[in-house]
Amino acid sequence: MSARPTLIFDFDSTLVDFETLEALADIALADAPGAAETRAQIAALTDQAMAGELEFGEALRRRLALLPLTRAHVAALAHTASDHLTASVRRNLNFFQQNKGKVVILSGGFREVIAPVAEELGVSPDRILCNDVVYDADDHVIGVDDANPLSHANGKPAAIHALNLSGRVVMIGDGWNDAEVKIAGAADAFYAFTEVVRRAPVVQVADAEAASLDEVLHAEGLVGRWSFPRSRMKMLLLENIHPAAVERLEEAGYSVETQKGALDEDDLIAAIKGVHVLGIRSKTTVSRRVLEEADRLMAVAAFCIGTNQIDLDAASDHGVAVFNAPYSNTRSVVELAIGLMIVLMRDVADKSAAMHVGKWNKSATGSKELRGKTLGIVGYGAIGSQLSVLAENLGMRVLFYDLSERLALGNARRMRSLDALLGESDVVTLHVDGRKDNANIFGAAQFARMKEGALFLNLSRGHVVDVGALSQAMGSGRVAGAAVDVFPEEPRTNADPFESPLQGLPNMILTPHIGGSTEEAQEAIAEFAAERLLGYLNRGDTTFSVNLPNVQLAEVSGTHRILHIHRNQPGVLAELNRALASAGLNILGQHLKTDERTGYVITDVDRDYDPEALRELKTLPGTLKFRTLQ
Ligand SMILES: NC(=O)C1=CN([C@@H]2O[C@H](COP(=O)(O)OP(=O)(O)OC[C@H]3O[C@@H](n4cnc5c(N)ncnc54)[C@H](O)[C@@H]3O)[C@@H](O)[C@H]2O)C=CC1
Ligand SMILES: O=C(O)CCC(=O)C(=O)O
Repeated sequence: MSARPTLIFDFDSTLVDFETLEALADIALADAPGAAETRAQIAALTDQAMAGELEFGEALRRRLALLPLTRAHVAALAHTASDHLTASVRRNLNFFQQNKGKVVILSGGFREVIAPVAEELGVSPDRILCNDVVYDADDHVIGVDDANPLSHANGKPAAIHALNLSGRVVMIGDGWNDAEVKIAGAADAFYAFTEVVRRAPVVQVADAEAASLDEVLHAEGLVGRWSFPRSRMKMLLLENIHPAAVERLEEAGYSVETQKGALDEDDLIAAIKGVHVLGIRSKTTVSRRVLEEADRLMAVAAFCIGTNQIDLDAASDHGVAVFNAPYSNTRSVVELAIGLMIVLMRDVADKSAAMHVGKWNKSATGSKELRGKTLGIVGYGAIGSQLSVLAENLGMRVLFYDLSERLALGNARRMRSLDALLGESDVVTLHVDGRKDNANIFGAAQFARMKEGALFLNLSRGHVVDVGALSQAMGSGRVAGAAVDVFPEEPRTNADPFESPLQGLPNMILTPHIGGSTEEAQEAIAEFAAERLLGYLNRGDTTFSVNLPNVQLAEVSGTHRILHIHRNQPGVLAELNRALASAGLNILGQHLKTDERTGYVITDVDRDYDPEALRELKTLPGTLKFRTLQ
């Protein structure tokens, strides 16, 4: 491996997330009259200096002159400075500890404030180049040491030159005076550090922009906390996903972009280039074509229950993990179904509509209680079975029909066939999943088998019901009322029009696919799906993946983790282990889990190896995806 570079770090807005003089202004001025104005003047001077519009030494003196600073104020800031490490610096503390001899702190700021931070990072005092505050006999700040080059223009390059460093020198900072180090030839490279503040003129002259320290370490071939900088991992969340997900993913260091509506196939193909993680709800179709065109995609999260909109086989064929949130909106769907049943039984929707056009229609004819009626649930999964419990509590008798063996809850009775359920139910409600085979499972024949005057609900998927047949069954009176939440064709956004043969029918409640649309459910989904994604990206954990073998994994700690997704074909594990052995890797732990289509091998190895040695693993026959974590 080549020799490690010396990394020169600016302090303000780089190692820490504050600007010293602004932070001192906050402390010294507190609630003093005119504090806000003085603070704004100080911030403006800082910005001018950092953008290269005002000479650094002059900016420093003018800012100091605006503040009634004392030794106590400086000590107060020094006391809390280490709590303000920039997030990417904090997560790379090990890097600092392991590279003590290769780190220098270079700042126009004050030694008293920098010293505790340097101590936390393990940087020795002789590697701090900065200003010293000068106090008068009463401990008032009267300036900085004029003899120090760092209190003047171009002080930073001069200070670096004086160190006579050998080898590659890399400057990292947010300000113009950091850029000057490279411009003056005192560093071989300059990274504009933009995690705290992004100054366009500085970015323009930099060799590269670094949104985090991880990016610098990655670019310089150094081993940091993450093998790949998370800020370079792009996540695209469509369909108005709850902000809690964005917050969680951004907090974990990823770059997140959001869009309110769904995208059609062509637009998605264009948008998915360079995207590592795609987040959708029910209206975005992720087809094989989309997955073939995706060049970086690692995972898709359905921020909902249904995953029929995703070609799961194609996702597996590309080694793309798919997750959903299987229980977070269950209760919301169940509560809506109960509400709709009551509203249908009492013809509330039509009576309310009549009132709005001035018609008073007080009558008990045809209105009934739920109590004592028979509910037929088709699809007794998470939603169907929860509905069963609540319906029994309302005094209903529950029948259910499911393709799979399901535990009957309470007094619910399993029916041997759908027809048997239809012949006995006063209300039929669909809660099957959206698999392709379920297309039109409910048509003219099924409506004909329902009891005369029964009610019908569909909150599952639109393609499950022949809506033309439902419309006819309503017209003939076979079905007395229906509530439909899901449709074969749904608008992609709220701005798009909606059309259906079900529009305008009496006692027909249409809702815009809102079964799972409660604030509670959306927030819970956001949190759950975001955690699944983070578990997969950060640990390789596939728990709850709907298409890859599920493996629950602990954090990577003190080791490197090699993740290998492959087609389930004979001999891959043997080949993989042969390649690991020939690369001289010491295996500390290994898991293999397969399903019919895919194999997933997780290997924890000793950190001490040449990353080049892993190249062969990417080309093993059957490999679908390969990545490492540390
Ligand atoms: N309207 C909305 O906003 C929402 C709709 N949904 C839909 O509800 C569906 C069900 O959700 P969960 O209960 O959580 O899913 P689940 O997977 O727990 O249950 C589905 C059940 O349906 C059964 N099933 C599938 N096809 C069947 C068939 N042809 N006949 C009889 N049984 C069949 C399955 O064996 C399973 O037990 C989701 O897949 C989704 O499409 C889910 C949430 C919100
Ligand atoms: O509102 C949504 O995001 C879709 C809800 C849904 O249908 C589901 O969770 O499967």
